[in-house]
Amino acid sequence: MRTAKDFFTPLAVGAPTPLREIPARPSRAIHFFDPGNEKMAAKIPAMVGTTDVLLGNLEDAVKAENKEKARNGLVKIGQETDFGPTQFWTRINSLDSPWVLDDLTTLVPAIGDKLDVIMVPKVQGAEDIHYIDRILAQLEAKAGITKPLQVHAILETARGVANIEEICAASPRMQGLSLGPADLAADRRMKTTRVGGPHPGYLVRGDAPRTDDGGFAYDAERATYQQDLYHYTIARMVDACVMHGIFPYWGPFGDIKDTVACEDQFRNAFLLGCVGAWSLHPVQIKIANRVFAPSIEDVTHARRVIAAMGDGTGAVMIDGKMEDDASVKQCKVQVELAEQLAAIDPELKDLYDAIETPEA
Ligand SMILES: CC(C)(COP(=O)(O)OP(=O)(O)OC[C@H]1O[C@@H](n2cnc3c(N)ncnc32)[C@H](O)[C@@H]1OP(=O)(O)O)[C@@H](O)C(=O)NCCC(=O)NCCSC(=O)C[C@](C)(O)C(=O)O
Ligand SMILES: [Mg+2]
Repeated sequence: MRTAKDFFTPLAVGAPTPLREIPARPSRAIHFFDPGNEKMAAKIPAMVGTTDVLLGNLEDAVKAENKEKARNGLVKIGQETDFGPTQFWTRINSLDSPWVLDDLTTLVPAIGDKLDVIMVPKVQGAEDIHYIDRILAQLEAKAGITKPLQVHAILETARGVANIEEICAASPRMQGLSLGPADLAADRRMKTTRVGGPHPGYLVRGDAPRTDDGGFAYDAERATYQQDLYHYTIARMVDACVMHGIFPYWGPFGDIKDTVACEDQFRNAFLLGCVGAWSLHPVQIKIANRVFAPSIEDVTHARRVIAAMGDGTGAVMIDGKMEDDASVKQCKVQVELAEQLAAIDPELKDLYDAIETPEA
């Protein structure tokens, strides 16, 4: 067991001191690209500033024969690109793959000073994070890296979900978790073949209407409501992340053309507490940027409640609704996020600045 005293001690002589707090940098969209795909890679420099995170993917969706090409492409992009305000992440291959050791030993010396976060897929338990933690410290020390690399785990196995708290707590490098719906569905033997999103068969049905003789018309037309297959997991992930001071994200939405349902999936995650989602295609960046920012209506209302509540204690009526110490805290969540986003997004800043100062 690593004691509290040792938790923030570097795991290799010469490695940077671990962070005590994970910075809350906006990351509404984590945009995935294949660094070995020349067409995609060529677009990356121009995408700086349009998305909060650019992530060079080395794992699934990169063909086995292209793993080396993707890794080398990522090094080139990392070395040649000025990322400005945009975070630069990578998703390495899984820990049981033949590629991951080369990923780590190539990327850290070559672009370890540029990378912010390393996403680790298919994390099963704390032991996976401990492995990554130590090897990153060794590589950082060897390469003379001064800023510790952060680690993001993808939740995509039943064991990973069962071990979620210990994964979050395994290292001060832990930055956040993403939900990986496709691998998770396969591992759980769920019967959906979609990458995220709902399923028409997973629903609740309204009650059957009464018949004149006091029975029920089971065959009558009845409204059905599709349910969210991942609701439990998102909620579990949000609690575990918040408890440990790290950040929860929805993962991918595979139906690229269905921008409407994508927006719904992202908004559900936002409402439940997630800070961002993945973008697989440029069209999804705008959706995430829009969804993971508080609306004008919410910021207007929140500012109004905060102004009316003075020192934040007591209870007041606004538009017929009770507001008190707890609701003012809910409002501060919205206003603080709006301020963070306005600091990096001039369009949002203009929108939020245009809100008239609310009357108490
Ligand atoms: C879906 C695909 C094949 C459609 O690619 P396409 O070329 O057929 O699409 P398009 O609409 O024709 O593309 C239009 C233009 O956008 C470009 N483009 C297209 N995508 C991107 C991109 N991401 N970044 C930058 N540029 C992009 C593309 O190159 C093209 O350029 P052009 O106009 O010059 O011809 C493609 O978008 C893609 O490969 N996206 C990334 C897929 C990916 O990373 N998958 C892995 C993450 S999901 C996952 O792993 C699951 C999880 C978590 O593990 C688990 O649930 O278990
Ligand atoms: Mg996966």
